[in-house]
This record gives sequence, C-alpha cells and structure tokens, in this order.
Amino acid sequence: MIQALGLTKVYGRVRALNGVSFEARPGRVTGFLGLNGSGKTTTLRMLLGLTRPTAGQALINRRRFRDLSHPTREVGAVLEQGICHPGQSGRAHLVSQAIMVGASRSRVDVLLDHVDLTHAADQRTGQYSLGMRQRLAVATALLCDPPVLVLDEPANGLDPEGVAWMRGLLREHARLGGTVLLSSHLLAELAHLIDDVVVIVKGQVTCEAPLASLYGATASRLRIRSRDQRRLRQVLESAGGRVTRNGDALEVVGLTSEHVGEIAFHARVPLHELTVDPPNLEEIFLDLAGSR
Ligand SMILES: Nc1ncnc2c1ncn2[C@@H]1O[C@H](COP(=O)(O)OP(=O)(O)OP(=O)(O)O)[C@@H](O)[C@H]1O
Repeated sequence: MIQALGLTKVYGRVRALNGVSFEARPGRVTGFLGLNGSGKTTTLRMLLGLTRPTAGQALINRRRFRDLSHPTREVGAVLEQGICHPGQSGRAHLVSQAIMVGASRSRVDVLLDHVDLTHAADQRTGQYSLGMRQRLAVATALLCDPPVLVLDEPANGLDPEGVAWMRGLLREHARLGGTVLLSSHLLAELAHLIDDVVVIVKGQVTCEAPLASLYGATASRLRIRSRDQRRLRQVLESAGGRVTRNGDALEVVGLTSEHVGEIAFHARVPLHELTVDPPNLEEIFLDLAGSR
C-alpha cells in the first residue's frame, strides 16, 4: 500500500508539488500520469526517501521510508535504468546488489531467468541495450521480493516486445497481491496494464479513479453515413445529439448507437454505416491534464 498525504515541495520560488494526496492499493496497478514537469518524479522520490517533503507525508505500508526496518523487503524501485558499472556483467551486478541488500545468491539466478536475461548474464552491462538494462533494473528491484513496486516511466525506450514483457510482469505482481505504482506521460501506453489512474497537473492531483470509470465518463463518438445526411442530421439534433460533419460521414456525440438506429428507422432514413468510436485514451488524458 502506498499513500501520499498532502505532499508539498517548494524549491526556491518553484512549488513543484502542492498538496499531493492519493493511494495505490495492493492487488492493483496504479498509473501516475502527468505531462513533463508535472511533479511525478519528485513524488516518487519522496516515497523512496530520496527527496524530503516541505510538507506532508509519503508512506509505504503506512510508514515513512526512513522508518521501514527492511526497506528493500518492502519496496522495490526502478527510477532510472542503467545505474550499474558498464564493465560489470549483469550477473556480477546482481550478485553485488544481493550482498548489499542481504538477498540470497540463489535468488540471482532465479531473477535472471524471471527477467529473461540468463542468456546475457555474463555479458558486460555496457553492451546491454536499453531494454536489457531495464530488465536488469527490474531484477535488482525484485531481489528481496518486495510487495510494493515503484517505477518511473518503465516503458521508456522499450520496444513492443519489451513493453509486453513489462506489462505481464507487473500484472502478475499485482495478481499475487502486490502494489504497483508506475509513472508515465502517456495514458494510451498503459491502457492494458493499469487498474487505477492518478493524474497530476502542475503539482496537484486532478483525478484519482479506476481506469474503467474514465471510459464510462467520456461519451463514445458515433460515425454515421446515410443517403440523406441532411434529414438524418435534423432528426438526430432534435433528439439531443451533437452532430458534426466529417468528410462524407456525420459524427454524433450524446446518443447511443441503439438510439440512433431507432431514430433513423422512424425517420425512414436508411443507414449505410453506424460505427462506434470508443473514447481515445490519449484524448481523455490530455483533457484531464488540462492541455487541450
Ligand atoms: N532539484 C530541483 N530543483 C529545482 N526544481 C526542481 C528540482 N527537481 C524538480 N524541480 C522542478 O519541479 C517540477 C516537477 O519536476 P518533476 O521532475 O517531478 O516532474 P516530472 O513530472 O517527473 O517531469 P518529467 O516527466 O519531465 O520527468 C519541475 O518544474 C521541475 O523543474
């Protein structure tokens, strides 16, 4: 469980965070979304005891990071990939990290396998691709099998296969009861990964909700073609639809497809096309982030 309680951070004249509060719960993957400079990294760093809040508290399992008796057993973090010596092999890196955090040596091989790096374990990390370094960073975070995971832009630089792998790993972690909080500046990228969304805009949380509820709150757009567009537009508008023209089609918001079908039937206007465009996640996010 992660809790941000009124987190505020002031750097000189910059108020980077202004009373940020939200929760990330066990068994769920929470996306922490915001445009560049909105305060995501500052918040994550506070959760991990790396930045001191001016006011408020950042709690992992109801304690501040510095009060955790075994921090690496409670929370694993991937803040930036590639904090490893380029001359060291992936395996050597993990072994030295395991010694530092008191994890067993056997855990290293299990994790190399888990992140699919066994084949490159003895290669120098300086020769690793961005995706391989990201996998190594995830393995490092998992050394003590912590229930809470915090990841800053984990999909950055990953190819589609890497993104799919990361998605599977994080979903599985949540399925087993873990808490996952990850930041991103792209909502669409997280569509099949996250359960809950927290949106931060200029240091303030503007939305905290299950992802599914965002789809529900935004009306679908219908695309309709007919032989008699003029008549159709008239009847749809008088039924309360907001109609705009797009090429040879009409776009309608505010009516369901069933409703449109019945209206067209009663008006005796044959339809050539009636399709539903689900809300576009990126548009929803940009609306929430106040950039449109
Ligand atoms: N050490 C610092 N000193 C001064 N200002 C800072 C410092 N760290 C962050 N800031 C400012 O705080 C604000 C939030 O920055 P932060 O890095 O948390 O945003 P972010 O959402 O993670 O952005 P990005 O997606 O670009 O990484 C920005 O205006 C940034 O310039």
